[in-house]
Amino acid sequence: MSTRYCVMSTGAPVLHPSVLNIMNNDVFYSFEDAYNVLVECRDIIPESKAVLDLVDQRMHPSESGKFPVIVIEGLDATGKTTLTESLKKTVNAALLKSPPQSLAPLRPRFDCEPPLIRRAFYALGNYITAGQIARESSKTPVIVDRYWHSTAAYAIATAVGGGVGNLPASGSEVYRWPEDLLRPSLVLLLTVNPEERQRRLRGRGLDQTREESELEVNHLFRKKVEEAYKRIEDPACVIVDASPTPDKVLQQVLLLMKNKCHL
Ligand SMILES: Nc1ncnc2c1ncn2[C@@H]1O[C@H](COP(=O)(O)OP(=O)(O)O)[C@@H](O)[C@H]1O
Ligand SMILES: Nc1ccn([C@H]2C[C@H](O)[C@@H](COP(=O)(O)OP(=O)(O)O)O2)c(=O)n1
Repeated sequence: MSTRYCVMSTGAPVLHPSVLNIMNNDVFYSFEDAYNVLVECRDIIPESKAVLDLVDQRMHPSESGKFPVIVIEGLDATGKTTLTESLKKTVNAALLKSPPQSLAPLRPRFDCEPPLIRRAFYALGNYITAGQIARESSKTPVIVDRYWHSTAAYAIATAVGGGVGNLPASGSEVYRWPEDLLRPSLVLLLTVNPEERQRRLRGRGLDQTREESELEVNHLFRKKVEEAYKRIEDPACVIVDASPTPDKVLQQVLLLMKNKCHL
């Protein structure tokens, strides 16, 4: 007796299969979930202990101080460093970054690890920075170079295979802000077109051939990161066209800060 099978067409699944494991494998939504990953790693990655020690010493803020907290986000070479340095001088602000300086020597070690461990490292970096934000924002306005949006957007874009169409739809749970992480007053996403980004990367001295081949390979990835940035909610980011001159970008951002944070 032979069995006969037939092939039938069916509707597309609601979620791309690569999306199913993002929560708590690529993106962590609480301090405890990220912390427990590094606790489990202590024996195989001795540097985990150093990260946990720094995390244990952090402040536990529930909210920021009375001054506004402005986060600057964007792809590499969109002008974050240039803008944050100018903002620091212009509004007399404290300048912080995530991951914080204290984690810089440990970063290369975790960048070589699989996503679960690497993402837990960056997630904990945000909690250390949150402690610094709480302290500084009781004294002055605070500017933060990358924070939660970067952690989530890069992780989601890496985890999701294929193109932008495979990203979870806007409103999906994967884009929600962790309940226990200090929320900034304003998040600005710097965007520039790919040609201008390429010029800026070149200006920064990257070898042109390598840089161009990387851009080619990473074209899809960069589109996914930018789209994921835009879908993260509460706080959502305000998009800033960062193509004009540094001074014009600064003026545009100062105006936004005045309107949205009364600064
Ligand atoms: N508005 C701008 N117009 C032209 N070049 C810029 C502008 N902002 C930054 N740059 C240049 O682009 C490069 C990348 O800027 P940088 O601030 O280091 O970006 P990021 O911190 O986002 O990686 C630097 O060489 C910088 O001088
Ligand atoms: N808060 C942060 C900051 C960076 N990351 C990750 C996301 C990307 O893999 C890299 C991007 O860092 P990159 O070295 O390009 O950043 P810079 O713009 O040079 O500061 O780090 C993160 O997950 N969370």
